[in-house]
Amino acid sequence: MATAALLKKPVKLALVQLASGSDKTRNLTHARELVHTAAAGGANIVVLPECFNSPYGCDHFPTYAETLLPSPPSATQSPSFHALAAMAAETKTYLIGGSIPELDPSTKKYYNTSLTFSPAGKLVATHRKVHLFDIDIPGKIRFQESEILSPGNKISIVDLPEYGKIAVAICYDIRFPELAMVAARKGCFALVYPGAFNLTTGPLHWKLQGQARALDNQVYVALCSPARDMDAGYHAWGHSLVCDPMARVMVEAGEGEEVVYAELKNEGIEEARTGIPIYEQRRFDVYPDVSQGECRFEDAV
Ligand SMILES: NC(=O)CCC(=O)C(=O)O
Repeated sequence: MATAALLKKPVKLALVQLASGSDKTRNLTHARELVHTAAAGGANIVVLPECFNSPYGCDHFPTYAETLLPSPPSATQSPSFHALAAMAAETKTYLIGGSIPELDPSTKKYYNTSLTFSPAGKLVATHRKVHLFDIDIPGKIRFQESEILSPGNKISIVDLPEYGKIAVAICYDIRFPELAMVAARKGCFALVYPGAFNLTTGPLHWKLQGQARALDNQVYVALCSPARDMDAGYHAWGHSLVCDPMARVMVEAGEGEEVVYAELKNEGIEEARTGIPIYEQRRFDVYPDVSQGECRFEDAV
């Protein structure tokens, strides 16, 4: 049986594997240059990496945090918000603005937050990282985002009227298949994760996680990393990639700064879902449908 068109027309996605440093103003200027490059390359949706405006690390979150509420914040409170809105409007693209450290002034809590803007430069979604990156692999890596950050508590599904729905989540969120499953069963054609895996878990799990979420859900999955910088405190894996709904890797960046593109089509979803019709074969009489349970979704902004 043919699948209803989740993706209304082909869309070109660009992942900007950005090299950021410690100078926020420079990071924003440089991001703008590469968002323009991506748009000139034909992209309709452009994605930036996790913490694209700052170095990634618990010590840095408070220094770089911006106030995003009330919306729209002033240019002084959130230069990144205004820079992203302008980049989207200038390039007439949907811009998934990676993530930035956020300070909620009313609660004094910090979040790792992704902002998505429409081609008119209007904020259309805010995702606060739900699953904080707390791991400890002896002799390899210890990272405890929860020492500084608070978790978000919503699944973020964004309606792009010309194309269809996508889900936006951040990095470690990809390790939780339930979030992806709910988003896919709510009709998303793509799951987009700005992320920053590292040199321990990157080679083990980055591509595997992307392919796994694509395979389980028969949707497109995009992961956008910062470029690797061996002089930084955190060494990002790079390898930004897009998987198709058959879990094939369509495109994969290397380690350095790069913009990669993929054309997403509804036929890709149909190919997977008609050939391997798991959407009609699930046995909700045997196990529950997690997408029908109580979930928290982002309120419209
Ligand atoms: N920024 C992150 O959430 C990193 C996640 C990561 O590296 C992982 O292995 O998961």
